[in-house]
Amino acid sequence: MSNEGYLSYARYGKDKVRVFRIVREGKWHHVVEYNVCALLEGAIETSYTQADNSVVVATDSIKNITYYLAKTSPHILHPERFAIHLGSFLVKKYPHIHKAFVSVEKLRWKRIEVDEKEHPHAFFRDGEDLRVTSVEIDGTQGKDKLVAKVTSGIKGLLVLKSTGSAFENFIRDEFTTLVEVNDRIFSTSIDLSYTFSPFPISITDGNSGEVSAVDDGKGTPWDGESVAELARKVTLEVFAKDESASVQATLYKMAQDIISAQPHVTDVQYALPNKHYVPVDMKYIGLENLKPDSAEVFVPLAAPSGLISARVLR
Ligand SMILES: O=c1[nH]c(=O)c2[nH]c(=O)[nH]c2[nH]1
Repeated sequence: MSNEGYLSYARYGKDKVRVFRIVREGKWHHVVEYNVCALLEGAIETSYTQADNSVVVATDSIKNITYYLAKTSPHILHPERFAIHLGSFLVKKYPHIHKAFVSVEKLRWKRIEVDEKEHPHAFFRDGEDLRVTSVEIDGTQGKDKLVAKVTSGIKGLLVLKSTGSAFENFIRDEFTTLVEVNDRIFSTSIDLSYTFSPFPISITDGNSGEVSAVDDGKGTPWDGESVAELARKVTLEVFAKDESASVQATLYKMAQDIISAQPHVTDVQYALPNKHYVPVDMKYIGLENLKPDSAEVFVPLAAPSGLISARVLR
């Protein structure tokens, strides 16, 4: 065996842990469905370099801990809090584990309305977009001084507007075939992530590793639900209202609105594929379908798409 090369990075754990939880308040039920990924870093090098499994918490055990906390954690209904709890538990429990990285994707389950009232225990999937959070629990300053670095967001929120979007004055040269338009369809599948300032947490129960927030004020990761609601609302409203000069310009406005509304958010990133809709040329049958105000029939193009992304810092 060659001994060239060295281990510069090692992280492992369980991915795609699917978990569904019911929280019963009498007959009023709350449900959540998550895809969880929990990864560990620490003094685990020898498991790679010397086949030493004595430092390995089996990924199967990491899965079991995820289910244990899904059953026992008071934070299960809140993705950020649950991820913080799970990450802290792992870092506290194993002395040689210094960091945990927990990601949670929350699938949508919305209450069905019956007679204009929300049903107590019947739900439907009202969208394929995911509410996501990624939490790093850093125990390197001591196991009683854990810090959470939290990034949350949205994955795959599909939107479309049928006017209120233009694209003009771009570079024209020998490679340009795109015509300038002052009215077009704008459709994208929104990926958003926003990062909170680092967040100290306290462990309130040594055994279960129960966590609470040192600062549970408005806009912190502990208040993740309201930040998520606002970020989704701002994103959709700016998308709808903006007289878009380009995907780039609309993206920047969305990001700025989130930063200005959320003092604990330091960084906002969007990735916006430009899902093109191309008007069909109907001259073959003598119909005008190309001019902006007569374009009614379009071909949705699966590929290629533009891809516009940016990160905006406070
Ligand atoms: O909003 C847009 N930004 C671009 O950079 C671009 N490029 C392109 O071909 N169409 C568009 N639309």
